[in-house]
Amino acid sequence: MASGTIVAGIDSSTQSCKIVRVDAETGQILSTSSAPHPDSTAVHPDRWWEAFQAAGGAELGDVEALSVSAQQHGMVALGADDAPVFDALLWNDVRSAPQAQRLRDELGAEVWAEEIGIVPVPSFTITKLAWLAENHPDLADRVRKVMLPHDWLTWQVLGRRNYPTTDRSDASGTGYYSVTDEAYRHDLVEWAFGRSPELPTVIGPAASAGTTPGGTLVGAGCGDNAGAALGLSLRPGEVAVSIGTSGTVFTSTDTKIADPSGAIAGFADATGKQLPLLATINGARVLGSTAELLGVDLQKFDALAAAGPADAGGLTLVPYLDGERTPNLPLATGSLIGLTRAAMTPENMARASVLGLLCLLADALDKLRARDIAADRIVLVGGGSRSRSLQAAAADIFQAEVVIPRPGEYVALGAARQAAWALSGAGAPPAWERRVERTISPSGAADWAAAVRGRFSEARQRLYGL
Ligand SMILES: Nc1ncnc2c1ncn2[C@@H]1O[C@H](COP(=O)(O)OP(=O)(O)O)[C@@H](O)[C@H]1O
Ligand SMILES: O=C(CO)[C@@H](O)[C@H](O)COP(=O)(O)O
Repeated sequence: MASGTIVAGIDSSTQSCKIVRVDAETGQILSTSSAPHPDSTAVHPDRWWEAFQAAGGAELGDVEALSVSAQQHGMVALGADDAPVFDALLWNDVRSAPQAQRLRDELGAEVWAEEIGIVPVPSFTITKLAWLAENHPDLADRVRKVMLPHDWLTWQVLGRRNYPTTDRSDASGTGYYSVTDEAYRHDLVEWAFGRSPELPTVIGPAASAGTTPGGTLVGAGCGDNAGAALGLSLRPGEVAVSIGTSGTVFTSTDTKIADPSGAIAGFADATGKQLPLLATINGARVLGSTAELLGVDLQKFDALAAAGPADAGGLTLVPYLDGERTPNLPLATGSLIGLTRAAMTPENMARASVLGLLCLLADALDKLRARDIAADRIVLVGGGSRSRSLQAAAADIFQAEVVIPRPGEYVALGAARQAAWALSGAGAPPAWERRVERTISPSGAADWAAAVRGRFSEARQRLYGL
């Protein structure tokens, strides 16, 4: 790669669009910009394009290649005029819960896990198509193309001059792409949706989707979690825990995992390998909404969470605030348990929020470990991972060494790495060094952490029998 070559990576995530410009040779981030997305679980895709422009998407003239990564699963359903027939239903929109249950029951969880790699939950695109067909058959009749957020934005960046494309990482989260066969299951689309819309062509991890009208090479793009794995150069024995709007726990493996319980999604990654992943609907916003409740900003919230007793004075927050996916309880609500007059302090409340979120993620991590996946080191990323009190408690709650990479947009960085790979024509992505801020080991004397996890499991079982 010629020295001075610049590539860009885009992360069109749930809450915002982020763009990084990166030195293609070293992986050094040269600039980061962002613009917010609307706070809704159903969004018109034009809002993503506007945020991309507001984040400086039109000012990438010095960039030789770019790739788009985005929130997974969102249903972008376009009519004959290529306009959406309905707002894009996002991964955290749970209105398709009845359809998810029906699709799961009719085909059987074992068949889903073995043949497709995932078992339907409301996040997945196929359940959203089933919802549209059942609730708005007139609109479903108008659908000609179905794609995902990263496919749509990639197509938009290309000036819509090509047939839309996607990649295997994002296709593997639709429910109508078989990770086993590496091919679409058009029969499942027809079955769930009752119609056969066009689907984007799946291109290889290092392939080019085309060039922008200005001549910039555009990579295949990927789902955001696959983008983070690429941006972090995730190694064997490492598990990433991302705390964005969603919480995700994932790793990179050579062989696929079929989990009929549906907890572990057998996604593909953005390099040709597998990306077993567990996702929670509740992530960083658990902290943000508690801060709002307490009337403090995130810095003050963090100080409060660090100031009280390690076990939050006995308070347990089960943070299913927006429903939950892991465990699969789309209509659940959160619970605060253990209230006493003495325990009702802002410090305990803030700490319970941090611990509740960590316990939710630790439960997910345990499910990966139960499949013999080594999780000796946890790499913590996403906006919520900037919380110092969360960082400090994570190693004890996860019972693993926790690596805090230098602050950065790792999904966007992964997309940039993919763009550099596509530009280079090499057999593997460029070797970019991961920059680490600090590493935290379990304290070894954290009885409080075991007690907190025990209390959390007890509360979950008492509330939901799980
Ligand atoms: N220091 C912090 N403490 C707690 N939460 C934080 C902190 N910094 C950012 N966040 C939260 O992180 C979230 C954004 O993270 P991000 O990874 O960009 O999400 P997404 O990718 O889903 O859009 C917001 O909810 C924001 O409030
Ligand atoms: O649904 C999933 C993964 O299966 C989520 O991880 C989405 O991909 C959204 O990610 P963020 O915007 O929260 O990073």
